[in-house]
Amino acid sequence: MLFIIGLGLGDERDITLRGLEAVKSCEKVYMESYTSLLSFGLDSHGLSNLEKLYGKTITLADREMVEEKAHHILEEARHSHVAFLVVGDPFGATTHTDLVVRAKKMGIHVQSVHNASVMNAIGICGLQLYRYGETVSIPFFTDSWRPDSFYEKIHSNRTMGLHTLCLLDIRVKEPTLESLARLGLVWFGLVYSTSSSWFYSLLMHFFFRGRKTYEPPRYMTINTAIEQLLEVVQERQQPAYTEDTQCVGFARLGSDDQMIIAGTMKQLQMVDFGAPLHCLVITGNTHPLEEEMLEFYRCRT
Ligand SMILES: C[S@@+](CC[C@H](N)C(=O)[O-])C[C@H]1O[C@@H](n2cnc3c(N)ncnc32)[C@H](O)[C@@H]1O
Repeated sequence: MLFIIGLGLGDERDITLRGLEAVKSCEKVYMESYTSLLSFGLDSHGLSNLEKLYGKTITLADREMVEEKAHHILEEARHSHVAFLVVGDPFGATTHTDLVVRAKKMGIHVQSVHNASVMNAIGICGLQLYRYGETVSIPFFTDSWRPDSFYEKIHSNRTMGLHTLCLLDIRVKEPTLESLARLGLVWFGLVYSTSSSWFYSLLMHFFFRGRKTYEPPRYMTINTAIEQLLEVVQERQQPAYTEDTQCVGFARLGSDDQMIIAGTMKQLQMVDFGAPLHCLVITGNTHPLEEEMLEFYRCRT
């Protein structure tokens, strides 16, 4: 049996009673560490807090592990109870649906335990959840890669008067350019080697695999997101939004030190929202009651 269990947004105490019971019944517990993180996940004691409360050893499952070793996790779930913990709600990110589909295709029984998600916690600012359009993801721009497909979605939402939730990029365990280059060289060796050097190339491949190095984790801030959003509208006629468009910035939702500030893009760009995670809402048309609630969070600078 595979239990896919939402942990909520705050800390280890946000698991539901049903979730806790499920974790305690499992022989193996994995926790995904790439689509989100708990506020205390930044601290090296974070995992042990979870382990203490749940009374289980937890194996961190990064993207590489879930993509490359999902079969192994699922094979374990065929014969025993396995928990897969997800920060927020298991279905608050598209990634975990794939694991569920694979499990069901293998005939493994799947049980989901829901919890609070960023998708509903943003309701705290007073913008009505049923007045949102399509959610967008904003990726980090690089010198050569500046994808702006989120713009059309925001445009379409705002044309319909709907709010837009912008989820901000998380980069964890990104291989360094150096290790990518090494890997490329090894593959080049594998493909072009003669039969006599084939075994040598294979050895090299495994040698370098063990020494893959990673960039430090990066979490997009609201400030960077706004900078990129404004860059994308620079050349557009009748842009979907401007620096004077009303937004709401959220940091560490669900934690004791969560921050929620409403203001124009220009105003929010000047705010220091502190530690991750951050997300941003671009408002559509607002109802007077929504405006009344936003007043409690208004930026005073
Ligand atoms: C793919 S979503 C993960 C959703 C998660 N499974 C859930 O249900 O909440 C990750 C993005 O949501 C936003 N996010 C997640 N948790 C957040 C929090 N506590 N406060 C602010 N933004 C958050 C960030 O922009 C982050 O990059």
